[in-house]
Amino acid sequence: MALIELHNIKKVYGKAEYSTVALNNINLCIEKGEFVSIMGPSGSGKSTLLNIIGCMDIPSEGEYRLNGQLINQLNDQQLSKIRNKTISFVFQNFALMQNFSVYDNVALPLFKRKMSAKDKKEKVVYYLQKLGIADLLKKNVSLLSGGQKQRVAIARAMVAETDIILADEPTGALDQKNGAQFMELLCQLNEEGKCLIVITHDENVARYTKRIIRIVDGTITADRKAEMAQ
Ligand SMILES: Nc1ncnc2c1ncn2[C@@H]1O[C@H](COP(=O)(O)OP(=O)(O)OP(=O)(O)O)[C@@H](O)[C@H]1O
Repeated sequence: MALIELHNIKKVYGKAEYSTVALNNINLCIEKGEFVSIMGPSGSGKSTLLNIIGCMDIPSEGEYRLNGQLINQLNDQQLSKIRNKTISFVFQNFALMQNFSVYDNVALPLFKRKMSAKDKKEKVVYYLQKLGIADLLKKNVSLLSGGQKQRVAIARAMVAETDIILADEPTGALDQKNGAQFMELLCQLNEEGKCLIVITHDENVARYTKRIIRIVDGTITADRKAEMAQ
């Protein structure tokens, strides 16, 4: 059983003459511990696919199984529960809570978990240390650089300790050096066994991943394992 299984997935936005077919006939299996990039032109359906994989949206047709569980017919509450347990997100714009501290942002996924405040703090500090930003703990995230913000975003994803991390253009707002450092971090996480799926338009970013899926007009046109994994 694959971790992620998509069978004949179709996604249509809108109705009748105003409808857009964003994904069509998507068949895809992703195993535990894979490091995948999704590439394709603007409007090709990359974010739609990531949103479906991340249980943020459901397909119009087809079957999505995550860890063997059929996702299609779940309600918002059930989807949110699965997301919380299984999936973390990292976005191009970092999606941090502005004017909150680094600590508050990173601790966010632990909010609903049954843990003592002490255990929560230890976990947050552990990951901040791992990323070399423990000294920023109390700092307001609005005052951080782009590279620091993306480290906070990845710390938040790590704290959740989910099997899957999804990233939508995570290096888009970073300069080359910070982008490369960020991809090195993702490589480390993959070595630790995380399944990572990254949307990117940047071949240099895709080069860090071990499998490249290309989408054009909502359809997968290529899916190949990289010969030279980073
Ligand atoms: N909420 C929505 N309502 C209507 N149409 C949408 C919606 N979201 C996406 N679309 C359409 O679906 C298609 C796929 O969009 P999607 O955002 O998945 O592409 P993308 O490859 O991620 O693009 P980009 O690289 O520009 O972010 C596009 O034609 C887009 O206009």
